[in-house]
Amino acid sequence: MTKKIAILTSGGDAPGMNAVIRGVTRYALAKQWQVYGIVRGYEGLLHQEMIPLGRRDVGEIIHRGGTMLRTARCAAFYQEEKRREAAAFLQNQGIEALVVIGGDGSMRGAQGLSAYGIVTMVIPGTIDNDMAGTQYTIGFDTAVNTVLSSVNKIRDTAFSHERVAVIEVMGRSAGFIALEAGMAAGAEVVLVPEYAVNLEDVCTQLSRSHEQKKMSSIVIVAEGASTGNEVAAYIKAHTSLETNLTVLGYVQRGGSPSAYDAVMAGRFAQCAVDSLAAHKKNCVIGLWEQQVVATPYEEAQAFRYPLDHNLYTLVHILGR
Ligand SMILES: Nc1ncnc2c1ncn2[C@@H]1O[C@H](COP(=O)(O)OP(=O)(O)O)[C@@H](O)[C@H]1O
Ligand SMILES: O=P(O)(O)OC[C@H]1O[C@](O)(COP(=O)(O)O)[C@@H](O)[C@@H]1O
Ligand SMILES: [Mg+2]
Repeated sequence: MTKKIAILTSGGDAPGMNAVIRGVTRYALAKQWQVYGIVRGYEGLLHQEMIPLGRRDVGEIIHRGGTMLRTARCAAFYQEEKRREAAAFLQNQGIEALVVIGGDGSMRGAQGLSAYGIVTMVIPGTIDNDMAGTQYTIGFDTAVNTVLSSVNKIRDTAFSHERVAVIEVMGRSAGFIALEAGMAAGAEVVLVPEYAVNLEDVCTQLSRSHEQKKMSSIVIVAEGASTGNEVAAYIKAHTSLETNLTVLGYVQRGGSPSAYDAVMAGRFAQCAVDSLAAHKKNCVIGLWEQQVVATPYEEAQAFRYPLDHNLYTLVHILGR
């Protein structure tokens, strides 16, 4: 029997989402399945916005940032009644499985939908790298490299003018982007939501380094730890160091996926479709100890990849 599946993207867009859409579509078509795209995430699902996807429909997108299917944050989907309606729509359309590309919130949405008998598979797509069941989410590598190249540019000015550059990066509840980019950029200070922020200590470290002839410094702040504004204002008020602020914002979410993201997109897509073919259901696809695996949502909760404490310590030792 032909399988009929649908794909949607949900939550914040991430580079590589298009490569996943292409991967799922073409790998499923190769199995003679029918593939549909749902536009605008769960919002579009509730509005029954569905389009057929053929091989050519997903051409020329592998290198494009954003998502051709558009994405949304959908408040209504938190309501049980709405998820029931969405499930009924998919069942009426003969959709046998829904592949959701998104972050941790989108996974909770998929889990909610599966309670109404819809088979779901989640492929991690978020720049934050903050999902249970995987050590990697599509978009993270690209975002880190975007932050790195921006910090390197800001460093030129910080060095030339002998300033402290405070740079706010994304990460509402996770410091992976801040830590990885901070390490790669040789930042002096990295502030993340996972560890307590002590601005007094930050000022002591920056002043001491300045006394030891370090004339410029980079401070990376994950938005979930504090705001760049607050950190820059505190440093200005409590040291004699000239300090300025850059909030990187949405540049971090855009752009072509890195080679790593585009390759992982294909591998995650393959695992999602193969898992459905093997009659698995309600799993998050993930990278765990170098293997691409499908883990049931409940089980995945026990596999939450923590921020690397050693890296957090190391970045501060090397930044002195
Ligand atoms: N607990 C939940 N129950 C149902 N739907 C949810 C839940 N959490 C999130 N969602 C749905 O997933 C969408 C995306 O979640 P969000 O956290 O914004 O992004 P991400 O998936 O990238 O983490 C939300 O707007 C909502 O529609
Ligand atoms: O401005 P927006 O689109 O509401 O979202 C900002 C948030 O989206 C992200 O880029 C990605 O978060 P999600 O994975 O939860 O979508 C966060 O780092 C950031 O806090
Ligand atoms: Mg999220």
